[in-house]
Amino acid sequence: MTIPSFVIGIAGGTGAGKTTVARLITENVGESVTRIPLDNYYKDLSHLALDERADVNYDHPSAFEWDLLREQLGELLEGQAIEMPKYDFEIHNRKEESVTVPPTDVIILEGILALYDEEINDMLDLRLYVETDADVRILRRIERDVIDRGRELEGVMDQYLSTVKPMHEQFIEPTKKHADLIIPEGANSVAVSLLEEKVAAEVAGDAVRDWERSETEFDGEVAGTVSVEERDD
Ligand SMILES: Nc1ncnc2c1ncn2[C@@H]1O[C@H](COP(=O)(O)OP(=O)(O)O)[C@@H](O)[C@H]1O
Ligand SMILES: O=c1ccn([C@@H]2O[C@H](COP(=O)(O)O)[C@@H](O)[C@H]2O)c(=O)[nH]1
Repeated sequence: MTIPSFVIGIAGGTGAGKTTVARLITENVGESVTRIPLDNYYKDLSHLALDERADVNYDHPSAFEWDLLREQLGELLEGQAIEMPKYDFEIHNRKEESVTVPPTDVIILEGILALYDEEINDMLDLRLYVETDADVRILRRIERDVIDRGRELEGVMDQYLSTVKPMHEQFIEPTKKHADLIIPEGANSVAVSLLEEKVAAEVAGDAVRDWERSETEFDGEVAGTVSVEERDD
């Protein structure tokens, strides 16, 4: 495998289609890709009772254990395996067991605030923001939370108005400015196939990586690198 891995961050509001995009663009590359859901880095809240945990604001940056995520992403980039925590949405808490994640050619960090932390942003090679209208997102979220996450409709609505919506406006939507690409409507087929090609090229080891972790200048040249036109091959 290539060290360091190629790291893609996928951010966007709840229900925007982040997980779907991550799944679709990695479907054909098997075990060469590791997906890291940011949700797994929600702080351990075992010291709180279940009803107290239900009232936590899970859309505020302070809900996440950023130090652990920075440390583990750094380890993966150095070619080391990590013990990734797992999260249980039904009990609002980290699971007791973790999962061993080996380093792979491509790593995808996906979550509402995947583009929030400056240090994490610096570790990403490609930053994506999935943008979907709020009405579509809340409809998707109601369906998912009630069916998959064992929630009552009233609770989903209360949480949306009290924390999910305001935190989206205050913290999540502004991270769009850190994105290299904005993907409209979640899993749109043009964006998915272009990204699928990029991921496959990274896995095959024949991707042009000149632009990664570099500052792009206004004329389209990439600072300190050779442009695609100047390549010999
Ligand atoms: N472009 C799309 N068109 C229709 N449904 C979509 C699209 N993208 C995602 N979905 C659906 O929306 C729901 C939420 O998508 P998901 O990827 O889980 O969002 P997120 O990870 O951003 O919360 C899922 O049921 C998914 O199948
Ligand atoms: O215990 C929890 C933890 C998180 N949430 C909500 O999950 C979403 C993030 O997941 P997406 O898959 O991106 O929708 C976030 O908006 C939290 O509000 C929760 O309800 N309970």
